[in-house]
Amino acid sequence: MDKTNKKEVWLVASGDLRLAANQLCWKAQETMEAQLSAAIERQGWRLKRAHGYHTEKQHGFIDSQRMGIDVFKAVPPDVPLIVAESVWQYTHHVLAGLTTHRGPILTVANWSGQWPGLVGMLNLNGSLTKAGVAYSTLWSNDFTDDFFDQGLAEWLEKGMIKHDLRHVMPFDLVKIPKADEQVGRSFAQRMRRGKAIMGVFDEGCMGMYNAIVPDDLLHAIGIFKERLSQSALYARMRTVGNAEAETVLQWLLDKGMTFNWGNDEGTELTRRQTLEQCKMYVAAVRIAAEFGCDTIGIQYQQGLKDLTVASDLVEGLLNNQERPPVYSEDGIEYFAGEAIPHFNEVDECAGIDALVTYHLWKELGMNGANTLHDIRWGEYYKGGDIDDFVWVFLISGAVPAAHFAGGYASASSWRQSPMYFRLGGGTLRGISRPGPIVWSRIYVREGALLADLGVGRVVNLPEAETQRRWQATSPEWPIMHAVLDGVGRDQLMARHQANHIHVVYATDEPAAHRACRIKAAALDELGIKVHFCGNVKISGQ
Ligand SMILES: C[C@H](O)[C@@H](O)[C@@H](O)C(=O)CO
Repeated sequence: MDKTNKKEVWLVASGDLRLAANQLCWKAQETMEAQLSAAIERQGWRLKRAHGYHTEKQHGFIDSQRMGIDVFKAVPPDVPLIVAESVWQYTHHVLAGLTTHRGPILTVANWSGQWPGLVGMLNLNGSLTKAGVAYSTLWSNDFTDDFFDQGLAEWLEKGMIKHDLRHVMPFDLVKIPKADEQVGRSFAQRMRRGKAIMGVFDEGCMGMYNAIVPDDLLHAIGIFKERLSQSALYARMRTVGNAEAETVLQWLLDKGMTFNWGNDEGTELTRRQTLEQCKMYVAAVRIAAEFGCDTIGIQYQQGLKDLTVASDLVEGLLNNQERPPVYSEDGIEYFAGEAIPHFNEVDECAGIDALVTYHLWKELGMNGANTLHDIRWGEYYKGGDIDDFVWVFLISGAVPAAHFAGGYASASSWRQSPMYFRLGGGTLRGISRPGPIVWSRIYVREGALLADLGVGRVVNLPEAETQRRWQATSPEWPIMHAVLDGVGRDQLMARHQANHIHVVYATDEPAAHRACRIKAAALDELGIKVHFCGNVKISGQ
């Protein structure tokens, strides 16, 4: 591949929309680009940046869709192009340009947990897949390893990279036990017939194109969007009294949850911020009930971020069956004893998964508390009975307390980072307990819904290692130490179509495999194209 005979690879870097995040994370991007550039030079090519460092803004990211479109006007359409990411980025900044780029595209991230660069690249990958844009993808610790060098050489020569995807098995090609198939199909038929409402508080969070499911695809599986506004949520928060917020907070304190309160609104979590989050929780439940929603998603990070505290504590509470009661104005408890499955960052693919999983798990006699996590990073770990690649699954704020060994008593709330969340608000943070899990991801490709499913386990790492992983990433967010059965690091990265991965616990290992098979049958019955990934015991043996 050398369409211009100049042996020149162009580079664009997409960033956040929030200036503070772009400024703080710029250093990491610079370091990564220098390493990447050296790797490309070793192969006899040179890297050319399509946009420069902005002295006034003090960073060199594309920080808006407008800027992205303008930058792409100067990129010759046939040149090889790298999108390099070491930070969380908004895909729509570069999506427009990439949809018309004719030359080979490579997305690259550095294998670092410092900032969510891998997360940003995975979002971009899922979005490009949904948009039907061809691309290849690579990642590296320091851009000197063989895996990266060989992948880069392949891309420079052929314009594409073929990754090892032998861990993927289409559901169509396998036979699961009849009894499991019946349970899954019967559940799905009832679900589709019963229909469900997905409450969407402002669609399209942070340019996550992959997270928007076209209505017609949802209708085909029996789910219908209720388009709700974050303004209405904010207005409703203002009708919740202080006494009601205090009651919610007291409930959490009584359960043993701790709050890392300080006094400085700009950098610390304050009691006032937590009470505002309690009001948001009550308002969200009331709106969900009044619109008859079966699941809701609050995007928060654009819009509400300029008005009020983070939504994370709210989201974690909603996803748990045991949560502070919320009553109608005339005293009837809404959704008594039930979770209200919530999809973080209005990731509607995760919303489908949250809804299906919550109800299916309950039908199978298991706790349906589920959540998405970011695929943030990971490292090999050897010690005790663990000799595996252990992922750092981390989500930007909250998981259901049922995922922690001690429930609410082992949960704490920390202030969200000021660079992303100026007005503060706390997280629902803890360490996910060890145990078998089923993981999944629903995504859109070629105008259809697909799902990847596998099994794994959450492991207990020594306290020092947990702290090391937290310090290397975002210590204010909840963490899960996950091992995926039969799916290597590079296999997951090559295949996965989103920044998020969905997880739910099973009571024991055989139950995880059985539930994974049943869920696959249910999704297949809904018309979703399913693939098993890794070592799922397909035949039940
Ligand atoms: C706070 C950031 O914007 C995060 O939300 C981002 O890193 C993500 O988690 C994206 O899934």
